[in-house]
Amino acid sequence: MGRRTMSTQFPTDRVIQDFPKAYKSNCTPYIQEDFSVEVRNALNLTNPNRDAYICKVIFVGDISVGKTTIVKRFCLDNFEQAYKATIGVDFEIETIRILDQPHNLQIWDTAGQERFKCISQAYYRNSQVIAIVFDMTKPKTLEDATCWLESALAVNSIEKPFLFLVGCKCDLVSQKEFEIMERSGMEMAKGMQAEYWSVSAKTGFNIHELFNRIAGLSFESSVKKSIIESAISLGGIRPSQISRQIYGVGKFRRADGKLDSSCRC
Ligand SMILES: Nc1nc2c(ncn2[C@@H]2O[C@H](COP(=O)(O)OP(=O)(O)OP(=O)(O)O)[C@@H](O)[C@H]2O)c(=O)[nH]1
Ligand SMILES: [Mg+2]
Repeated sequence: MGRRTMSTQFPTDRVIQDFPKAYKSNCTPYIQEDFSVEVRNALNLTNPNRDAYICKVIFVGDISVGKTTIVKRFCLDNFEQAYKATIGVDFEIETIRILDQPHNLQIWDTAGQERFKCISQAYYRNSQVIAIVFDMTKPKTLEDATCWLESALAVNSIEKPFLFLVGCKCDLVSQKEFEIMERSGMEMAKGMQAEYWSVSAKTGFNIHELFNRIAGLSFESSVKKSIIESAISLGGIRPSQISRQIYGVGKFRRADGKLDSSCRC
């Protein structure tokens, strides 16, 4: 079945007007709650026919945790029950309209198999978003998440990529197991300075919400970067001055609503 479209023929599920929320407000280092005034003002002055902003997103994690299935659920809205290992990397591109501007998500789905690691690592570079996936039915895949993060960061040239820790296959666990795994996932995410999500590629639970959140955060960051670049190209302004003014300082919000100042990002 085709996706719903607006009169412009753009699918309504690929349109974002409000800043997408985190899955749990106490488990994200990205505490911004709306598009910033600077970004909204800059977009008002932007040529409506400008090229799309581009964001590279990589999915990493152990073998068979659900990386490909998550990407396919979002891009093609289907679910493949049979397991087919990814060889090296696969690539999808999805355009999302955010505040009436096109934003392209380049989604790189990498192989979890050890023997393809050398090939897939070559594609980790310049990733604005790193999503580490684990299988909620297999605690070992959560333990391995830190290794995936390290290898993704080791070759990445982006200074502070957005980090997501994603627990997949939540449809396969009981309510009690879900709570235990989610708690462990959230603790791991806090240690990594990542945002936590539980999803199911089978039922579609939280799949669009996750990608919208990735798109919203990366769009805000790309527009801010272009504001800085154009200010620098106009001359007379030091990069550090501008970045202090328009980049907020990220902190974890604790369960009691207070900010945790021990976080570094
Ligand atoms: N029930 C259920 N099964 C899932 C879910 N996500 C993935 N699967 C199944 O898990 C298996 C592995 O999924 P893939 O997406 O191929 O795993 P992968 O992480 O891409 O694996 P590699 O490419 O080898 O790294 C497949 O049989 C999927 O159908 C989910 O949310 N729920
Ligand atoms: Mg795969």
